[in-house]
This record gives sequence, C-alpha cells and structure tokens, in this order.
Amino acid sequence: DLGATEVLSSVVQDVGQAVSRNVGGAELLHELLGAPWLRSLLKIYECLVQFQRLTPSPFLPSASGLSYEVHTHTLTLKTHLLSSPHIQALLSAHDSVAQSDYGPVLLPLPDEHPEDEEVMRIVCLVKNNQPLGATIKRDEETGEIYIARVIHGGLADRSGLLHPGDLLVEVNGNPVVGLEPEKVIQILINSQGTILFKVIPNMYIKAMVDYCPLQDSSIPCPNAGMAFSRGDLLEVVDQSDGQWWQARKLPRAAACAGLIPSASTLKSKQREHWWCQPSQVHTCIRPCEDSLLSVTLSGFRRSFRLWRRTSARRRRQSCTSCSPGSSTLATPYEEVALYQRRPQENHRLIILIGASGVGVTELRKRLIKLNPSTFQGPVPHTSRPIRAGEQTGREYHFVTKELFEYMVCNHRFVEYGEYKGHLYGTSTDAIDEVLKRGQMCIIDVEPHIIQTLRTRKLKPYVIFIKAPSPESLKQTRRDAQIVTRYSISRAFTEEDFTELEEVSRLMEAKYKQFFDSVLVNDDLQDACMQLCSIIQQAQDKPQWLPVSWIRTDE
Ligand SMILES: Nc1ncnc2c1ncn2[C@@H]1O[C@H](COP(=O)(O)OP(=O)(O)OP(=O)(O)O)[C@@H](O)[C@H]1O
Repeated sequence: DLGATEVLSSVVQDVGQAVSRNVGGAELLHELLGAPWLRSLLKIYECLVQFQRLTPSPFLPSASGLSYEVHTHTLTLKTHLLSSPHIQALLSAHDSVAQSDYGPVLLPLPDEHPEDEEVMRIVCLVKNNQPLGATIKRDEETGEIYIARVIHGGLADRSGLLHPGDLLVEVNGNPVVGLEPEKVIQILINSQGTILFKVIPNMYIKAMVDYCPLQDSSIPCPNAGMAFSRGDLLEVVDQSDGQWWQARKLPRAAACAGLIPSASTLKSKQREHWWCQPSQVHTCIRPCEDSLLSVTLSGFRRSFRLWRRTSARRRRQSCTSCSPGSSTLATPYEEVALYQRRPQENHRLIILIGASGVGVTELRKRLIKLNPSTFQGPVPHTSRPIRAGEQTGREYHFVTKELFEYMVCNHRFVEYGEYKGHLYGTSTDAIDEVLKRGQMCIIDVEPHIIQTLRTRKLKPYVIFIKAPSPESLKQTRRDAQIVTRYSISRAFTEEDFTELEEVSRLMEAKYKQFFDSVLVNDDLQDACMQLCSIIQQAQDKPQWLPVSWIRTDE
C-alpha cells in the first residue's frame, strides 16, 4: 500500500512534467501540490490513520481517582506534583477521553422549520453558573425583542453566535415577540441545562451605490468609515444610530466593522447630490446615457437582434426628462438573505448580458446544444409571416399584428420592437413555459431590461459575459465573424476589438450591481464549461437574494 505522501510525490512528479510541456494551469497546481504545508498535513493525517488502526484503549478509565489514592497514601515530593492544577487538569482530560465523555450533548434541531428558515439562526448554549453576558431591549413600536449588548468575554460573546441587533424570536420554544423584557429574562433564569434561541440575525444588504468616506464631509470620523462599491455584500452589525450604521464586508475579511451611512442618510445624500448636478433635466436614465452602449444587441435570430439596435436608438431620442423620483435615485441598499432553491421550485431565470459581438449568442447556443433537455430559451413572438420550413412555436410564435399589439398593451412582453415593418418580442409567457417544464430558461437581453425581470417569481441570476483584452480577442476571434448593424457578416477588425472592450468595460461599470457572476469569454471551450458550472451553482447552491423575493410576508 502506498502512503498518501508517496502518492502526492508521484502526482507532483507528473504535474512537473506537465509544467515542462507548458500545459495551462499546471504551474499553479504544481506549486500547490508541492507546498510544505500540504506535506505536513498529509504526515499528520497518516499519523492519525495509523493511530486509529492501533485502536488504543485507556489503561485506566479514571486516572484522577488513582492520583487521589496515591496522594492520600504517600506523602512524598511526587504528591505535590500530582496535586498541581496542571496535572489535575491533564488527568481530568484523560478521563473524559477514556470515558468518551465529550458532552455537553446539545438538543436536536426542531423538526418543523418555519417558511423563512434561511434567515433564522438557531443557537444552542449550555447554561453554567455564568450569566449569559447579553442584554436585551424591546422595540416599543413593534414589541420585538433585540439583543442590545453582548458583554465582552461573556458566554454569548464566546459562543460567537449572538450579536447586538439580532432579533430574538424564541427562547426554549417560547415565542418572545411582544413580551416585556423582564418576562424574557425570567424564561432565561428558569431554563435549565441548555437554552435554545431562535434569532433572526443582523441585516445583510447589497450596496446599489458607491460610497467613499474620505469624500464625505458629513461622516463623524472618516478614518472609521468603510468604502464600498455597487454590488458589495455588507453585514450591518449595528443600527442603533439612525444616521450611521456599522457594517462588515462579506466574505468577512476584517473582524473590525466600519461606519457607513444609514439607508435614510444615503438617500438624502443622493437627493442633495442630484440637485447639485448641473442641467439635471437632461441627465437621462441609464440605457440612454451613452451612445456606445446603445449599439448593444443580442438575441438568437438575426432579425430579432437587429430590431434591438434600432429600438435602442429610438429610445435614446425619446428620453428627455427625469426627476429625482425616477430610477436615477435607486434604493441605496437592498436587503438580502441567503436562499436555497428547493427541488420542487422553478429554476431561477438565467440572464446573459454582454456587449454586442462578445459571444453571448454563441455561448447560449452552445449551452442549449450541450444539454437541450436541461437548458432552453424562450420562443420569441413575431408578426412577420411564416416562411417555408418554419413551424409556429419552434422558430417563433407567429401571430397577427393585432394580437401582438394587444399583448403589448397587456404588458406581456419583456422586450419587443419593430424591424423592417414586423414586430418581434420575448413574452413573459414564453419564459414561464420553459420554467414550468422544469427546464432552465436562458435568455439574453439588453442590460436595462434586467430591472423589469428582477421579480420574486423569476428570481433571475445575471451573468455578465465580459470581453477579454483586445490582444486576447485578436487571438481567439481570428476565424470569427461579426454581424454589423447593416446585417452583414464580416471578419472582426482591430477597431471592433477596441470598441468591444470599451463597451464591455462601460457596461460593467454601469450595471455591475445587478451582476451575480462575471465570465470572461476568452477561450470558447473554457467559457462554455465555466458557464455550465456557474449556472449549476446558481440553481443548487445558497445565494444572496433580495429578501422581498424570499419572505412570505412581502
Ligand atoms: N470565445 C470565442 N472565441 C472565438 N470566437 C468566438 C468566441 N465567442 C464568440 N465567438 C464568435 O464571435 C462572433 C460573435 O459572437 P456572437 O454572435 O455570439 O455575439 P453576440 O454577443 O451575440 O453579439 P450580437 O448580438 O451582435 O450577435 C461569432 O462568430 C462567434 O462564433
């Protein structure tokens, strides 16, 4: 039998050969497998396995009892040694292990989970002679009981599971909302052994705006401030001050929280900023702001993709005024919670976003071809006449112009437009059809459409397909063809690559708060594989979603 260390050595040797053959990623793997810490870990693992095989059993189940006997029968120097606290502690630990007494045994988790279990934390603490080390307070308006303070070094602090601001829902099965704090304290005092708390933890938010404390003259202490950008996930650990909250960034890198403006403070700052900007009447909502983005088009069928370009241009012309109540002043924070899709629920809608020519259509096509029973796109509607070889419900749903317009009036389209006198559009029903069949619906839309698709029903997962550097585009798109806005296919030019990278960069900067994942479309094969795994994770792994999409009461 080869030991794990020997297996590792032979793998390192093989990977070493791959490095010399310049195999992609081999160098990183070689470095990882050759790391001294990995070898040390494996050695420890081998020792433990060997130890387990020996199945050692204690010579005596109670060594501390024996030491007591020795102590009472002999009065030599050695007895001083035996009675020292360290040796006593060691013997006591020995006995615990010998008797397999690894307690305390915690209560089993309750069988009935509430609907909003993903935001609930169940904390089980073992009560000893110490106080809990936490204080509570009651919100007089709602009657809700919150953890007010956690005393440093106390039981609650050492557990690391209760934090100021946590909402207390139950103590040992007793609902506490609406109770007087004294009553809750009585329940705690009367509890014996273990105490089971149900708490709704601190608030988690996603930043929908950028913030830099060093540029904010109103912050009480700029050095204690925390900068964040759109899309960042933040854990709000203290909301006791109505104007300035304390928060930590997720994934939790720093233990220390920073000061951030509360939602209302940030909103009034946004409003002030908006009015200070010159000629606000002409600053328009996002999709109309720059001409580079307006040439974005995506979709499956060429005519369907081409109407988007013309419609984008028309939209730009028609947008003339905005007010601070419009989407320019978006909610600064979005409250989020972890969500795990249940098997019986519909799949989340997958939205691909990308600059025109970056490869959104190619990736979507490949994905569907790879596994058509799992991935599908919605069938678009059109008012153009059906052609030979076409079938309604396959290429398009062919409908009359009147019916199409009736559907428009009834807000049945996610997006629609006209190209060469015919109407084209993607309906919400077509998306529902795919989802109801239990398949994953993959669509690509212009970025401003994301907002309308962000609903509790669709729970969209947005993947931004990003352009690699112009050098890499040049290498990978040598044989590729771009469809121009005049519907002509031709090879990519240097200008196309520069423009593609620029549009991609602008698009990311503008919409990044809506992106759940960013995928660089460099090597096509790699990008396709990555896309598959991102989508699988989006459907099967817990994800941060707006609470309004999850909670049943909203
Ligand atoms: N990673 C890649 N490597 C090489 N060629 C690619 C890659 N991705 C896409 N292509 C090619 O680039 C061209 C443009 O891709 P595609 O049609 O998918 O772009 P798009 O983002 O859908 O833009 P549009 O909406 O303007 O059609 C196609 O010929 C496609 O095969």
